[in-house]
Order: sequence, then C-alpha cells, then structure tokens
Amino acid sequence: MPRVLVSDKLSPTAVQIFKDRGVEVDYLPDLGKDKEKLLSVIGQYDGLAIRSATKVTEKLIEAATNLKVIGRAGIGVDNVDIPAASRRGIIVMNTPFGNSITTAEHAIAMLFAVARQIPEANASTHAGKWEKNRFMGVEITGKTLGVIGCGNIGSVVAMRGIGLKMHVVAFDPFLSVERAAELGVEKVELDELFARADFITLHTPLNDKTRGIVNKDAFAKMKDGVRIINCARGGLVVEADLVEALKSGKVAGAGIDVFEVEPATENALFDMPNVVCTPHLGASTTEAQENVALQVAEQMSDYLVKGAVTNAINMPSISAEEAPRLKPFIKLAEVLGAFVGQVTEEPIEEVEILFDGSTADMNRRALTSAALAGLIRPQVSDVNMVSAPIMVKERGIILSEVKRDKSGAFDGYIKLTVKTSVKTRTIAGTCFSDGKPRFIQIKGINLDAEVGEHMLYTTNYDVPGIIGILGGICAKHEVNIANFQLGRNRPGGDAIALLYLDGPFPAKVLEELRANKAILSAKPLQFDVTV
Ligand SMILES: NC(=O)c1ccc[n+]([C@@H]2O[C@H](COP(=O)([O-])OP(=O)(O)OC[C@H]3O[C@@H](n4cnc5c(N)ncnc54)[C@H](O)[C@@H]3O)[C@@H](O)[C@H]2O)c1
Ligand SMILES: O=C(O)[C@H](O)COP(=O)(O)O
Repeated sequence: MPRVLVSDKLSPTAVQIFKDRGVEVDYLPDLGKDKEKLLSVIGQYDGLAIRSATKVTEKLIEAATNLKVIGRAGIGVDNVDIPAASRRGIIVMNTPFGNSITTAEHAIAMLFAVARQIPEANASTHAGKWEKNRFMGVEITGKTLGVIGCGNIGSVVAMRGIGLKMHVVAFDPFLSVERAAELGVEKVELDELFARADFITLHTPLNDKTRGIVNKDAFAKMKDGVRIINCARGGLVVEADLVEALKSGKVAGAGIDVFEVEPATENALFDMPNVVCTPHLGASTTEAQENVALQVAEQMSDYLVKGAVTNAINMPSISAEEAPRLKPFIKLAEVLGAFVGQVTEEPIEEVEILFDGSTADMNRRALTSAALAGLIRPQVSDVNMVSAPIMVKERGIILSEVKRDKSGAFDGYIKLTVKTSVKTRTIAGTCFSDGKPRFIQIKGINLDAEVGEHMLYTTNYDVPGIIGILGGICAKHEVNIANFQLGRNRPGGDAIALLYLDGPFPAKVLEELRANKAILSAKPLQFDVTV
C-alpha cells in the first residue's frame, strides 16, 4: 500500500480521502517546519502532501528515495525545487483552482481595508479614542484598478473590480484580446498600467521575469497616492523600495499578504502607517482549504493507485478515465524506446516518434515521455517519464513528433526512429486487444513479436540454418525459447531474429554465438513488461 506524509496543516478531509482510496497516511502538520526530522523520515514515503510551510529542497529530495509524488494543496509551488524533483522523476502537482476565488476575495478585502484604513481605525476605536477626523478614506467607485497578471486569480479580482464600478486595466503578456474583452478589462502595457492605476494588485507567479516587477523605477512611473495590493508572492514588490515610496507619500497605502522572507516576523513594513499586513492568509478560508485538501488527496491517490496524472507541473496529465486505455500504449512506447536504447551504444543525436492512426489521438506527450524514458534508461539509471524529457533536452538530443492518419493494417502504431552519428535505427510496435505490446517492424522488416522480459536479438545473413543455430545454442545452455520470430527485407538480404526466452541469455554464450559466420550481431535484451 502506498504511503503518504502530510507535513503541513490540511483539512482532515484529505486524510479521509487517502484512507478511503487505499493509501496509508501519516498526518504530521508541524513536521514541515522541522527540517531535520523531515529529512530523517522522508525516505519512508511514496507521497508528500504540503502547503507553503514545507520547503522541499534538493537535499530533502535526495533523501526521499521512495518519493513518487509531491502534492501541493494550493497554487504556488515556489517552495518546491521542481528541477531537482524532475531529475529524480518525482511528479509535482498542485491544485490550480481550489483557492482562486478565496484569494481574489482577500485581495478585494485588502483593497477596501487600505482605501478606508479599516485596521488602524478599528485599533483606534477599540482603544476608546474615537478619532473620527484621523481616518479619511478614498472611494473605490470610478477608480482605475491595475491588475498585473490576469490568470485565475487576477481575472476574478478584475471581475470583482468591475462589479465595484472600477475601471480595470490589466497587464499580462499571455492575456488574449478576446479574453480581455470577455472579462471587460482593458489590456495595456505595464508602463501604462503604472501611469493610470489608482490601485495596483499583483497576481503573477514569482519567477525571473516578475521578481521585483514593482520596484523603485516602477513607483516613479505611478500616480501620486497610488495604493498597492500584493496577495500573490513576496518578492514581486521590492519591500525596501515600497517603504521609501510610502515614506515619501508616493504610495498612500499597501495591503501585503506575502513577504520576501516568510514567516515574516520582522519587517520594515510593519512600522508603516496604512500598511495592512496579513500572514499569507490569501487561501485561508474553510471553503478553499476543503477544496485544495480534497483535490490534492484525490490527485495523489489517483496517481499512486491508478497511475492517473492531474495538474502535474512537470509531467503531462493522464486522466483517470484515459489511464486504463493509455497504460498499455505507455508500456509499448517504453519498450520501443528500451529496444533502441539497448542496441545503441553511440550517443543519440535525433529522435523522431511517429504516431499512426489511433495513437495520434492519444495523449502523445505522455507516450513521448515514456518512449524517451525507455530509450535513455540503459545509459542513465533512475529515469522515468518525469525526468526523461529533461535528460533528453540536457543531452542536446533533437526530438520531433509526427502524427498521421491510419496508414496500414493496424488501427494504430508507434514508430521510433533514432539517429546517431553511426546509423539510424527504427522500430515500430502496437498493442493488441490483450493489452500486450508487440514489435511489428524492426529496421523496416515486418514481424509480429510479443515482447518478453528476456529476449535475444540478432542481425544475420538470410541463409538456411539460422533457426537451428539459435535453437541449438539455447538448447545447449538450457534456455527455453517461448517465441521465435524471423524477418528479412528480401530473400538473401538483411535478416533479423528475435527470440523471446524464458530466462536471460547467458552472457558467456554470446561469443560462441557471435563466432558463427551467419550471425552479424547478437544482443540479449531485457524489458520490464509489467503494466
Ligand atoms: N496569498 C495566497 O495565499 C495565494 C493563494 C493562491 C495563489 N497565490 C499566488 O497568486 C499568484 C497567481 O495565482 P493564479 O492561480 O492566478 O496563477 P495563474 O497561473 O492562473 O495566473 C498567473 C498569471 O500571471 C501571468 N503572468 C506570467 N508572467 C507575467 C508577467 N511577467 N507579467 C504579467 N503577467 C504575467 C500569466 O500569464 C497568468 O495569466 C501566484 O503567485 C500564486 O502563487 C497566493
Ligand atoms: O499558492 C498558494 O496556494 C497560496 O500561497 C496558499 O498558500 P498556503 O497553502 O500556505 O496558505
């Protein structure tokens, strides 16, 4: 039974779902903050469910020798070293929609709080001061709201802003004109947003392009008295520059939920008037936490139990519905890759994957990842569908995919063409109704070979006696042949033999086999045929 650790605070719903779906679960919500303890236990788990408190570093990933999936109950995965996880073949998934509305509502709450100085007015009133003249606010109606990042959360904020009778301008390089029109926002460039907005709210991920997007230079382009809301990620706004802009009066107020360093227990912003701070509460509502807990537990269980992949950051999605149909073809793609990977000793330069007929309509990204994993596994240990595409890219291998309508007798098949500096190798295969992969063509030579755990592949002259030679050697060394396939391109031309054996072909016998003049090459092969 797969075992999952929940190392941050999650709704109890998650624990129940794991249990109901056949996953053993340890709920230790404070463990994420105890780095050393987490390091010492992580090796026991197949899955790790987290929020933002657990930092999944390269060091933790190295210690996570059994880990297959990291599930983020929430959106931002900047607390996970994704390249390190991918290199180790660990899927990282999040729940991209579960807390969007809640976070958008928090941004709107901040907007009101800053516009009317509600927290300070509240504190003053609680203190019995009745400072009616001290707290003069600004109206929201008719003001311009600048939304930086108009994705799931930004677009909800934009719609709420429109509902509040604000004029909304949005900067998002990936926002289409059609989507902007649908939302009723004006798509603008960043500098124009800075120049026009009375309130600026940030909703982008934190990455190299967005880090410090609101900085000293940006403040200089803004209206005097602008108000800034950040419920996305600390680091988008340069805190030191914001402090200066607040001091100079350029910025009239700020609502900050996320900080450059979290947990933020000390921060220059804490001493500033009209700066409303919350401790990364954007997603903290009962509804959002139910949503993300339920989703992450379902997604992780589906992956660990059924192989379905949903909302993965570093792997193509495979729905629970398509998983049963796709699985045999994933295995097929992997064994095709494994065949070429085992017979290729020189560096691979190019890979082409042809999807014919029904396979062209399947989840090609998943099939490609599986083929690449099979292909490079003989050269690099510990590779899977997550890490293979990265490793192929790192090695500078050129990858291309071709899809075409059904072209032959089979409903669909996959053909792999692998080019090295020495030669180009091809192999094609399909799955029969029994769900087992079959090789149907090698080097352009047709055959119908069931794929077994142990096989022997030879290239040979098309001369009488090949069956006798191969059969005789196997018999002499007590290796039983389960299936025997011969093929050739023309009588007397290039020929191949593929033997499905009940056990490994003994390495010491290879020389004896290769000494035979009719045999040009002989290669024992091994395949993992478990689906
Ligand atoms: N405070 C919280 O508790 C909380 C809760 C949930 C999400 N978040 C954070 O909110 C942010 C937005 O989340 P989301 O779900 O809307 O993400 P999303 O992916 O749906 O939207 C992000 C948008 O940013 C845009 N974008 C990317 N680079 C940009 C750039 N350089 N300039 C302008 N726009 C750019 C993208 O095109 C996309 O439309 C993330 O950083 C997420 O981690 C915070
Ligand atoms: O990215 C997110 O989903 C938010 O930052 C929420 O983080 P949390 O789960 O730690 O509240």
